[in-house]
Formats: sequence, C-alpha cells, structure tokens
Amino acid sequence: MSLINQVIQSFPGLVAVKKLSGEHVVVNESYKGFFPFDVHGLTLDDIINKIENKDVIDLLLQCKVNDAAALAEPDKMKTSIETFLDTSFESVRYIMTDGGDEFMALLSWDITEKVKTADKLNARLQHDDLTGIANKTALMQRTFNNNNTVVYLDLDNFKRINDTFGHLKGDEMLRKFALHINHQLRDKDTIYRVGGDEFVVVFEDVGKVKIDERLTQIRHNIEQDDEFLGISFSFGLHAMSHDITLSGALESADKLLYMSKQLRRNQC
Ligand SMILES: Nc1nc2c(ncn2[C@@H]2O[C@H](COP(=O)(O)OP(=O)(O)OP(=O)(O)O)[C@@H](O)[C@H]2O)c(=O)[nH]1
Repeated sequence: MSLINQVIQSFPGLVAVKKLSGEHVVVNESYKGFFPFDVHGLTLDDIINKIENKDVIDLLLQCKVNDAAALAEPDKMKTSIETFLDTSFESVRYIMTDGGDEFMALLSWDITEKVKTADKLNARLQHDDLTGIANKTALMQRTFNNNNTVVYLDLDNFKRINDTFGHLKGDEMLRKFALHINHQLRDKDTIYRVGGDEFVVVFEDVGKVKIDERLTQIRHNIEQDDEFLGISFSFGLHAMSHDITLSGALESADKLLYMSKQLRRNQC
C-alpha cells in the first residue's frame, strides 16, 4: 500500500475524495462502512437513490448541503458538523487540484464526546443550583412569541428572613417559593430565577385573567404555608408583542412589580 493510502486508511475518521462533479474517487474503510455497496464512481445523489437506510440518507443530505457550501467558497477550507443518529462528526472540506483536475477532499472525525460535554456545560450555565430551575442566562437565550406573557415576581422583605433566621433558612424559602410557583404552572410555562429573590415566569397562550388566578393561588398557598412566616410576594406582568424586546418587557414588568410593592407597603 502506498504511503498516502496508509495515511488515508489509518486516519481515525472518514476520508473521501470526490471529483467536483461529485463522483467518489478515493474513500477509506471507515467511509465505506456506511454503505452496503462500492461507492467508487458514484455521486451522493446516486447513493441516496440506491440506499434504503433513512439515517444514512439523512447524513448524506447534510453532506450535500455542506458540499455545496464548500464549493461556493473554493478558496476556503470549510468546517461543518454532521450528525448520524447520536454521533456527531466534525468535517473539513477543501478543493484540491491534481494533474489539472479539481477534487473535493472530505475529512470527518467523531466529536460526540466533545458535543456532549459542551451540552452538559451549557445546561449547567443555564441552571440555578439553589432551586434547580433555569436561570437568567436561560431566560435571555430563549425565544419568544406574541403569545408569551412575562411575569416578574419578587419576595417581599426577604432580607428580614435572612437577617432574622439566617441564610440557610433564606435558601430554603427560595427553594420553596420556586416549588410553589412551579406547582401552578402548566408544562408549557417556564420559571426562571433571575436574581436573589427575583423570579420570572413566561406563560404561553394564556390571558391575563387566568394568569391572575394562578398568581392568586400561589399567594394563597404561600399564606397557608407556615414555613413562609407571613412573607408574601409582589409581581408585575407584561404581554409580549412584536414591538418590544425581552429586556423592554422585563423592564415594564419590573416597574409594575415595584409599584405593586409600594402599594403593599402602604397598606401595611
Ligand atoms: N438566603 C439567600 N439570600 C439571598 C440569596 N441571594 C440574594 N439573597 C438576599 O436576598 C435579599 C434581597 O434583598 P432586597 O433586594 O432588599 O429585597 P427584599 O428584602 O425582599 O426587599 P423588597 O424587595 O423591597 O421587598 C438580600 O438580603 C440578599 O442578601 C441567596 O441565594 N440565598
């Protein structure tokens, strides 16, 4: 076996060289392993037409898109990610010339572990350790539509709990507050902890009257919970619309929350 062939065969991933018209001219054993027939001389379209395995077809369709992107910028080495079932491949494609002919070389290697680690890290970055719910990073990264309503909730006089009963008791109350809120949410609503004693709920497809009912129920449950030591919460609400950003909606909800807090203070 020639030296170059040994390099291709011992590459810990997939290697394929195709003519620019798409016919495969060189493939290594790992690449061959995807197909029950010899792919030499065949294009991706030929293979898609011959093959029955839907997962392989899905992989080849991703390859077609990424081949086209590489061909659109022949001067650059293009990097992309393709998935096959639970496996993720990082691929590079570049255009080579040999004897006046042009070819596309594809090198792919398995990055499943790297992707899993990145996913775990990302999940941790979006998670509040104390309460186990999503945090502000998750809120800022999610998408919104006009059927969403954001509600800002904040415990009243929470500092007093910390000062009187200690930080651990305060922590316990924050966890219980998150639970009380969560119990009143449907699967499609989401709760986030966005600060010390501040929480945001994003409601889906539900009007203000129903949201008020949920919040009243949360308040009632907290009042019945002896561990809450008479502490309650204030809230402000803003329905999303196409002309407002999340920050704008949160700011508006926060203003209403502040006004409600002042009102509750004046009533005491
Ligand atoms: N136990 C505990 N306390 C926290 C945590 N994060 C922030 N805090 C405390 O939360 C308190 C928030 O205080 P404030 O912002 O003054 O809120 P408040 O006392 O509820 O006052 P109002 O919001 O005006 O009703 C501070 O005492 C913070 O130290 C946490 O993770 N655990």
